[in-house]
Amino acid sequence: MSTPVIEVEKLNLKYGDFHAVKDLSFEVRPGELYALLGTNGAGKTSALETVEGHREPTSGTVRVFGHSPRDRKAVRPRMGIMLQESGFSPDLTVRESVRLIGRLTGRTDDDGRVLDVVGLTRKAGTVVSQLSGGEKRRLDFATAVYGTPELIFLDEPTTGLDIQSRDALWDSVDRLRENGSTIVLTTHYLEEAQQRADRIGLMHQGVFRRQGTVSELTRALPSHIRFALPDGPALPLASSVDGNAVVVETFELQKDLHLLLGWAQDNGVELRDLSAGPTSLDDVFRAIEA
Ligand SMILES: Nc1ncnc2c1ncn2[C@@H]1O[C@H](COP(=O)(O)OP(=O)(O)OP(=O)(O)O)[C@@H](O)[C@H]1O
Repeated sequence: MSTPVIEVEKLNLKYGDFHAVKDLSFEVRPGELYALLGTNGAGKTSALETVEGHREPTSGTVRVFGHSPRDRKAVRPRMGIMLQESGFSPDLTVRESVRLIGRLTGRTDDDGRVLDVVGLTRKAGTVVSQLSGGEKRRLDFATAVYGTPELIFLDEPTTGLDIQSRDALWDSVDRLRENGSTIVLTTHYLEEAQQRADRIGLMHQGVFRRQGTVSELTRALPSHIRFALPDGPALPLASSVDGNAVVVETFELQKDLHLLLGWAQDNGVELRDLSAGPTSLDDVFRAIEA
C-alpha cells in the first residue's frame, strides 16, 4: 500500500489542565477525501492545526509527506489550507489577495485561472472589505485551489455559501481530486461528508468514537421505512409512530420493504409520503452523544 500523506500517532494536546485531544491516531492515504467530523468542541480544529504545523503536540507524532509539519520548507508548498477565516487584508483587492497566496505558499499559478475557478473574475478589482460573506468564503477557497496543491485542508468550506456556490465549490474539489489531490474536510453539513468522504473519523470529547467508511459507520444502525399513517388493517411489521408518520426500523430493508409493499397492494392501502433508506450520518452522530 502507498505511503500515507498524513500519519498521526497517539496525538495528545493539552491547553493547561484541559486535555483537548486524547491519543488520536489516524492516517490519510494519497487521493483520499478524509472527513474529520465531530461534535462542538470535540477537538477537530486543535488536531488539524497540529497537522497543518500551526501547533506543537503535547505528545505523539504527526507526519505529513513523511516530514514533521513544523518543517515548513518541506511541507508548506505542498499543502493548501482553507481556514474558517483566512484574514485577508480588507484593503487589498481580490486579485492582489490571490497573488499574495502565491507569494506566501511558494506555489505558482495563473491568477486569472484561480479567479475563474472560485467564481470571482468579475470581482477582481473589488477590495476585500466590500465582498459579501459568500464571496469572502470563495476567496478563502482560492487558498486551497492556488497551484493545485497535493494536500488540501477544507475547514467548513461551504458555511455561508448559497446552493449554486456550494455546487461550484464541490465541482472544483472534484477536479482537484481528479488531479490527484488528497483532501481533508471538516464540516457540520453531514450530508456533504456522507456523499463525498472515502473515510470518516468521528470525534467526541477529544477521542475518535467511530472511524471508517460511510457504510461501515451507518450499517451498525437500522435502516428506516416511513409513510403517512394509513387507515385500514394492522400493519404486517413492528413499527412506531412519529407525529403523523409510521416508522419501521429494520436491518433487512429490502425484505421488509417487499413485505410492506405486498401487504399494501393486497389490502388496497396507499402508502403516502413513502420513503425508505439506510440510516444517515446524522443518526450516527446522535447515537454517539446518547
Ligand atoms: N487556545 C485554547 N485554550 C484553551 N482551550 C482551548 C483552546 N482552543 C480550544 N480549546 C478547547 O479545546 C476543545 C476543543 O476545541 P476545538 O476548537 O479543537 O474543537 P472543534 O472540534 O474544532 O469544535 P467546533 O466544532 O465547535 O469548531 C474545546 O473545549 C475548546 O474550548
